[in-house]
Amino acid sequence: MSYDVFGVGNALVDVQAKIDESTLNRLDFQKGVMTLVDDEVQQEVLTAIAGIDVSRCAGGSAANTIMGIVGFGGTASYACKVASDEIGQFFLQDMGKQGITVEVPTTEGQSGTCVILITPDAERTMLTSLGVSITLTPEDIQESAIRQSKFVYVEGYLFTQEPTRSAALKAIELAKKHDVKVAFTVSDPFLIQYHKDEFLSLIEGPVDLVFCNLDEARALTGKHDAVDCAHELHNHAENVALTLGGDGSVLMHEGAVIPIEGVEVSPVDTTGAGDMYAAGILYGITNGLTWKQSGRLASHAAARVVGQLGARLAQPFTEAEIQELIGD
Ligand SMILES: Nc1ncnc2c1ncn2[C@@H]1O[C@H](COP(=O)(O)OP(=O)(O)OP(=O)(O)O)[C@@H](O)[C@H]1O
Ligand SMILES: O=C(O)C[C@@H](O)[C@H](O)C(=O)CO
Repeated sequence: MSYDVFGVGNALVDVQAKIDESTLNRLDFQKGVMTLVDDEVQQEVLTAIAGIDVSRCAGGSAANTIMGIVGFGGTASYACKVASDEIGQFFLQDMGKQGITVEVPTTEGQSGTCVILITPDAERTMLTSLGVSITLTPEDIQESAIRQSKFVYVEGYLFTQEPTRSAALKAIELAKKHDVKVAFTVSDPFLIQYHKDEFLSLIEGPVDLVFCNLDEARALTGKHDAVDCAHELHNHAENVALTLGGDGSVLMHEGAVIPIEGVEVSPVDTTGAGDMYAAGILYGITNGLTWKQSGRLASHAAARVVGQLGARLAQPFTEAEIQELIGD
């Protein structure tokens, strides 16, 4: 089996709940970002929102991107770690329904979860209990699958601890060994505080395509203007995808700035916008689309995710829609 993309990342089951501002204030977590919590805190939050309708689905940043790629008609594999508990079984089944098999064996313990609190302004505040997700090791990275992939996609979240950091580095090393391209997402601005030097050396080194949003690009480059940030990153990385929320994105490829317009939508929930954007780009460039066409597809898909609840497209794109979107 060959793959467009081999992803490596956390395995989380997302628990999504729409809450009001006052409930979020009471819970007192930093709005709009991801906070790592232990399972005890996670359970307290779930108790605090008991009575509110929640929905569950397989999630995690790179997992969302992998599901997006397959949703467009691409092929992908995913390396991550879940436990053999109910949450882990749910994760594997949900991925399996979309044709994504996780080859990594399950382990003892508790699977990871992410409680996503969505406020009426469409902002998402995430509380992540990583569980056994943080036990993914370099031995879990399958060389044979990487060898048969066009791209390896690694999420920055893996760099927060060992052994996931080593697992990510192993995937990158194997990609380079087999001439497979490497894409990397910075994942969250908070990571740059701790991992700026390592991320910069990856971008200057093995990474062929870097994804980041404007906050992350500013923190990495020290520049302010989006195009300046993109140029600075492109001095080191062959390809750059810099996302600008509702204002669209900027791609850098072969020295050229490729601006991609945002698509207007009434925002419902921004969860997974960046993940779906990455899915559009990776699907596009591994399936013969130009960077501009890939950008258009990514922008439309990310906007569709923002206009609905959850990181997974409730209404996937048809082949005809994709053709129409990418234009000439
Ligand atoms: N309000 C919006 N309206 C339309 N498109 C949007 C909106 N917000 C985000 N997008 C689309 O999603 C892409 C990614 O958004 P953003 O720059 O916020 O990344 P991000 O911070 O990684 O997202 P997130 O972490 O919320 O998934 C944008 O480039 C754009 O195409
Ligand atoms: O960043 C987001 O908006 C969503 C995902 O990246 C997130 O990691 C998730 O789905 C949590 O499981």
